[in-house]
Amino acid sequence: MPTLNHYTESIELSAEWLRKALPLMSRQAAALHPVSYAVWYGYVAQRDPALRAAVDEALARDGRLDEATTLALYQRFVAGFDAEAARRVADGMQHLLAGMADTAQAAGDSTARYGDSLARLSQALSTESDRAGDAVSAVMADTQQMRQALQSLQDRLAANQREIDQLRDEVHRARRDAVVDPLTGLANRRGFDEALDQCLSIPVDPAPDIWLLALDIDHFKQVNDTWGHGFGDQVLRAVAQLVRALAPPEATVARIGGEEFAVLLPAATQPQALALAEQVRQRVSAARIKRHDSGETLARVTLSVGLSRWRAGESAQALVERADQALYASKQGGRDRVTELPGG
Ligand SMILES: Nc1nc2c(ncn2[C@@H]2O[C@H](COP(=O)(O)OP(=O)(O)OP(=O)(O)O)[C@@H](O)[C@H]2O)c(=O)[nH]1
Repeated sequence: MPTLNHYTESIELSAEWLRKALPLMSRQAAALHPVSYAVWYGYVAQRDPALRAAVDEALARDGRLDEATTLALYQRFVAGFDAEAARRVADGMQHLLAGMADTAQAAGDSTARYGDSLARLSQALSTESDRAGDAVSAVMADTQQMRQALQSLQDRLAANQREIDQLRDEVHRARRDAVVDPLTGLANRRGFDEALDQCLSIPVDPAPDIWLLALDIDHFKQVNDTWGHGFGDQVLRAVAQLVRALAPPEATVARIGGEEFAVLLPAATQPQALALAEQVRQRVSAARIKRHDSGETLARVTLSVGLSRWRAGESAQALVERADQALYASKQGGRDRVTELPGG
């Protein structure tokens, strides 16, 4: 996943990418801001074949890249965040600091005990020999200084520990943000990919049936064109809520593209998966979404759904592709329908 420190091109080469990217950028519907430049820079520099393929696909589909698609591509391919590595570093630092704090505490404790014994000794000696008493007092003064130094070390360590705790919280938040779609609160494409990989990699005996539902709002472009992008977003949120409410708690529900959703059922029978797909389709088509601003009612939004069952040994990509094929068949068949290809 590319991150800033992966941009290692020379000034000449990056200037070359700039010359290539600018004309491409200016042909798009998205504004010419750093986000769109990052996407097009990645495209012309051929940094990531998946980014290139996704841009080509979006261009073939929509003709131009709009704001939403550009942002989605940026989030998916450019704004990579190696959260796992960051978490490991934060955890490691915390472990180290906790160890140092313990050591300082222990040293402080033994110094304190040593100081107390000296005080008692000084008391005992002072009655017998002034010289011995003086020597012990000098050692006690040094001990006192050492105690103060250790105390300030402990204070500094405690402050560092608090800072590390804060950093760790930030890393956790960033990690969460990296897998959540901000518009709907559902998992995003990355969160979905992670959940799917995890689901397929955990060996369970006997293996449960894993089902994937691919859902796509029909003629969503018209919704945007007719009612505006803001209302389009409202529709996306409403559909997301409905799907999440109907899916079982163990399902991963994700928004994996503009108006595309996915439901991963980690253990379901064929009738359960089909019933869920049908129920979602019917409830969406029966729903009437009101515009927040005017209270006007939108006539109708429908969903096309494709269904696929994981075949043992099959890759995540193959499973997703079969769900997409089934979804495509639903679109071809007239939309507002559920399709399960023969053989799941
Ligand atoms: N409001 C809004 N629109 C988005 C977002 N992401 C993508 N879109 C729009 O979704 C639309 C998708 O349109 P198409 O892929 O042509 O598909 P469609 O119009 O739904 O047609 P079919 O899928 O064939 O039924 C495009 O107009 C995108 O601009 C988003 O986050 N918010």
